[in-house]
Amino acid sequence: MTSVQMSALDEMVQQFLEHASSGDLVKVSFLISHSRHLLNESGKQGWTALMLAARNGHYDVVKALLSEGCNTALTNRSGQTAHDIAKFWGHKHIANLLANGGDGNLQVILPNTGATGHESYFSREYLDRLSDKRSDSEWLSAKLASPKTVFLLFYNLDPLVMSGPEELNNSHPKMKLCRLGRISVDELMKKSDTVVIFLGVEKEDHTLQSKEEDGLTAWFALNTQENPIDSLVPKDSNRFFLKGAMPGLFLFDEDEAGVIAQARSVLAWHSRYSFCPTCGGRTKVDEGGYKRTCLNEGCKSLHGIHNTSYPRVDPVVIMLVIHPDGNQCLLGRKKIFPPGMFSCLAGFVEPGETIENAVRREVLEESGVTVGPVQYVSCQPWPMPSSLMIGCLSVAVSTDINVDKNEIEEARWFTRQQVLDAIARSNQAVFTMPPRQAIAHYLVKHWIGINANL
Ligand SMILES: NC(=O)C1=CN([C@@H]2O[C@H](COP(=O)(O)OP(=O)(O)OC[C@H]3O[C@@H](n4cnc5c(N)ncnc54)[C@H](OP(=O)(O)O)[C@@H]3O)[C@@H](O)[C@H]2O)C=CC1
Ligand SMILES: [Mg+2]
Ligand SMILES: [Mg+2]
Ligand SMILES: [Mg+2]
Ligand SMILES: [Zn+2]
Repeated sequence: MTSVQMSALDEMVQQFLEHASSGDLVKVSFLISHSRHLLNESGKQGWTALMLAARNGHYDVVKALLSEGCNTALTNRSGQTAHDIAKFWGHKHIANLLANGGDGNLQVILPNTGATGHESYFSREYLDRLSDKRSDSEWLSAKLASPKTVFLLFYNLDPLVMSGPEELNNSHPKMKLCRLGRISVDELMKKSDTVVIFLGVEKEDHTLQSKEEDGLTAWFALNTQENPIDSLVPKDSNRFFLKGAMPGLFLFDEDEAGVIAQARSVLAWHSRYSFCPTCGGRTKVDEGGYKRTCLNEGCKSLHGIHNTSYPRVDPVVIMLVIHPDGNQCLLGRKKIFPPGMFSCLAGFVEPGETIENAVRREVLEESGVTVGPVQYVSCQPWPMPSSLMIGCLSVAVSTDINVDKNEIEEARWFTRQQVLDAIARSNQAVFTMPPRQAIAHYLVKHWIGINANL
């Protein structure tokens, strides 16, 4: 090889390394397609193109170099591999990609969150549901008659509550469910349109069993269609029905929020399914309120598996879509949101659809953005009337926004800094976050908490 040829080669290597360092994917790919030997060439201090791209956070260049089969085990003069360098400079998504052998799957930029143990509002199981007792009519009758039993009252799905006098001047007063005794609801129990459901028993009472009684404090919930406030004894002017679901249902402590989620969802089902959905016939309430059995002997719902007889839960996917650069997320707003609030996109799962496909479909429908990998994070019961919010993180593979105006008013990419400002409610905030009780709030914070250097 002549000295002229040597310098031409050096120059090409130099250019290749510079393009990798500056993240010029087009030029890097072009040079590799002509001179594959460049892949593992190194320059100053033994730095290869892979190391330089990893150093400067150029995810797509790293991915391209890996897909061409470059050597990830090479080290520079300091003994560092590309993986060490990505890690050192905080490019976790690139470090993950290198650690996983660069299988090209964007999913590696999502952390392995699995079951995070996150407890969302509405999700706490304060009561033991004791589902085996639902068919024990003798036990249920004894509990319905017991003076220890707790009754919660709803009027058209609005819970009977009270708030302490100290809460009166508070813009978000803390609410407490009224725990009524049997005497208070005696008259209501006799009315034919009152629905009564068994919720469960207090967990801590398990240790207090005596011979005569099992010692368990049972809880029931009632829903009435006429305002029952005047028939309650004793009279108490501090009690009232908390109107409307939002924001009222966000004002409880976590224990009571969990009880409300269960009670309101089942009572809402009764209020919407008073007749048999299969034949339109009359039904009777069974299994402590967890079943409505059709009274028409010939009805198909009495044979085989018929979910029309049981309380419904509608799965809804809710997703934080992450920009391919890892540093922005997609949030949208519906017209009904308070001014300035943006939240995660969400939508009902359709029949015959996986969670992942529902995420991809809803995001595409509502925002025009195409989504690749999807990862489940956490879920939340949502008793308005009876959904299960399935919270996911997902990664976009396209970024142009084209909003479906029927569903949402606006969708935007927000930077990590803009999200941090919104969380901190700083003066610079360009939007407001959904309330902390909504899983959307958790998903956004979760994203901020992971991969801080993405
Ligand atoms: N916890 C949280 O952080 C959040 C919770 N949510 C909740 O998620 C739920 C779904 O979100 P949303 O964006 O409205 O869903 P979608 O994007 O699926 O849109 C809802 C519309 O789809 C139609 N639809 C399709 N299937 C159903 C179904 N099984 N039940 C009811 N409507 C259906 C309805 O249209 P039509 O009325 O014309 O029939 C409805 O208006 C809502 O209850 C919302 O309150 C949403 C965001 C945040
Ligand atoms: Mg939708
Ligand atoms: Mg939606
Ligand atoms: Mg939908
Ligand atoms: Zn029927």
